[in-house]
Formats: sequence, C-alpha cells, structure tokens
Amino acid sequence: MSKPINICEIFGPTIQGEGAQIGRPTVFVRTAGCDYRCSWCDTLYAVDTAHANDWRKVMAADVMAEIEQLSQNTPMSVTLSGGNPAMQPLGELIELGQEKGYDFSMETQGSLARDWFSKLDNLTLSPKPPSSGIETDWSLFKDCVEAAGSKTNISLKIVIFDEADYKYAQLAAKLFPQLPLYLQAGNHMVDDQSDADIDGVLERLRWLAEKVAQDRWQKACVLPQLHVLAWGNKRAA
Ligand SMILES: C[S@@+](CC[C@H](N)C(=O)[O-])C[C@H]1O[C@@H](n2cnc3c(N)ncnc32)[C@H](O)[C@@H]1O
Ligand SMILES: Nc1nc2[nH]cc(C(=O)O)c2c(=O)[nH]1
Ligand code: SF4
Ligand SMILES: [Mg+2]
Repeated sequence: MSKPINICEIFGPTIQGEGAQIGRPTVFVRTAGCDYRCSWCDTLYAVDTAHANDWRKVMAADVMAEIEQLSQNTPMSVTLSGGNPAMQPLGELIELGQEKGYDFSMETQGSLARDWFSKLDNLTLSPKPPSSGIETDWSLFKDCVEAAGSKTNISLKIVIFDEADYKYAQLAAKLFPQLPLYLQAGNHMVDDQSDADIDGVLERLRWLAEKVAQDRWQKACVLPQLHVLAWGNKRAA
C-alpha cells in the first residue's frame, strides 16, 4: 500500500534559483515537516507545525497529476524540496514522473538517507554551517551520499553568512572532494512579511566572492539565490 506525501505547496513552473541547476525551468514540490530548525530558515511555513493546518496529505499519483497540470503535460524538471523531503515517501512519485519523461532533483540537508535517493537525477545536499545553530552529523551525511550512489548527480551547497561558515565549507570540501561545491550567499530573514534585504544579500555575495577569489579556491562556485534577487522573499516563486 502506498503512503500519502505530506505537502506544503506545489508551484511553478519557475526557475531553479539555486545551485547546480540555477536558471533551469522547474516545477517545485515542497513537502511539509523538517527534522532541523535552522535559525535563518527561509521556509518556516514548511517546517513549523504552527502551519500544519495549511499542509495536506496527497497520494503520489495525485501529486503527479498536479505537476502535469502545472507543466501542461510537457515533461520537464521537477524539484523536490521542503522542509526535509527525505522525511516523505517520494520513491513512487519519482518513478511515476520518470516514466512520463520528467526528471527529478531534490534539496535536502543530508540528515536522513533513503534508498530512493538513487532514483533521483540530481541531489543537492546542503549541510548546515555554524550560523544555522545546527551541528552536522557527517556520518549520516555520508550515508546520504552513499544512498544516492553513482548514477545520481550529487552536489554540495553551503549557505554562508560569516567567516565560521566559510571555514565549515572548507572542511566539507575536504571531506567530500568528489562533489561539486556551491557557496550560497545567506539571506538574513528580516521577518516573514517584509521584502528581502537585497542590499544585505549583495554585500554578503561580494564579500564571499572576494574571499574565494583571494584564496584562489578554484573549486568553489559562488552564487546568490536568483529567485530572491528577482522576487524577494515572495512565497512560491
Ligand atoms: C529551505 S531548504 C529545504 C531543503 C532542505 N531542508 C535543506 O535545507 O537543504 C532549501 C535550500 O534553501 C537554503 N536556505 C534556507 N534558508 C536560507 C537563507 N536564509 N539564505 C540562504 N539560503 C537558505 C537551504 O540551505 C537549502 O539549501
Ligand atoms: N525559484 C526557487 N528556487 C529554489 N531553489 C531552492 C528552493 C527551495 O526553497 O528549496 C527554491 C525556491 O523556493 N524557489
Ligand atoms: S533544514 Fe532546510 S527546511 Fe529545515 S529548517 Fe533548515 S533550511 Fe529550513
Ligand atoms: Mg527557498
């Protein structure tokens, strides 16, 4: 018997605003619930159970039907995010979609490994630096890399707010030298309602870019959240 997926929102097509697939059109499936509480989480409405009344349980076939409606039945990229999508039974959805020609990317922090990671086309693992207030269990993180295996494109994406976060990213790069590395300028959440602090984001982006250039850190790819530059903190963008 298949189990329902806890859904926060399904939206798009928009563009992937972050990491290895930046700029690519995609539909987002945002699952509800997370095992972390990052101090600067930009999607608390998918994490905090205070928002649980807005979440819904949906069977994989029905999620797929919504994706097909949004994409007007044109096979395209689907991005699974959250919350932590690894908490949800997503293997069946990935299989259903791939049979129809859709490809699947996923964003997760690397705290819960699942067999079905190996079905994904792209997996972004985003371990959390010190500024998040969360400590990384690198052994669980390694389990996620291994669960995805060699057929899935895996990349590391680390949010950077400060010097300690930068050092953490250097450590992560040392631990997983085989993985492409993206450094994402942090977006300080001012409050849920307000526009994004774009000046602050750009200042952090310039600081990060200058550091990487000065250190001649060839492997690092520095990026902003493109959707934040385009649409601010607007939900479902
Ligand atoms: C909202 S999370 C959901 C997926 C998963 N829980 C995770 O953290 O990877 C999606 C991406 O947004 C990043 N992110 C969250 N809040 C952010 C912020 N304030 N500034 C920059 N990136 C942020 C996360 O690090 C992650 O890479
Ligand atoms: N456009 C856009 N790109 C994104 N990349 C990662 C996102 C996420 O919240 O996981 C996200 C998002 O919410 N919107
Ligand atoms: S792991 Fe991701 S969704 Fe969960 S609290 Fe952190 S940034 Fe938010
Ligand atoms: Mg987001």
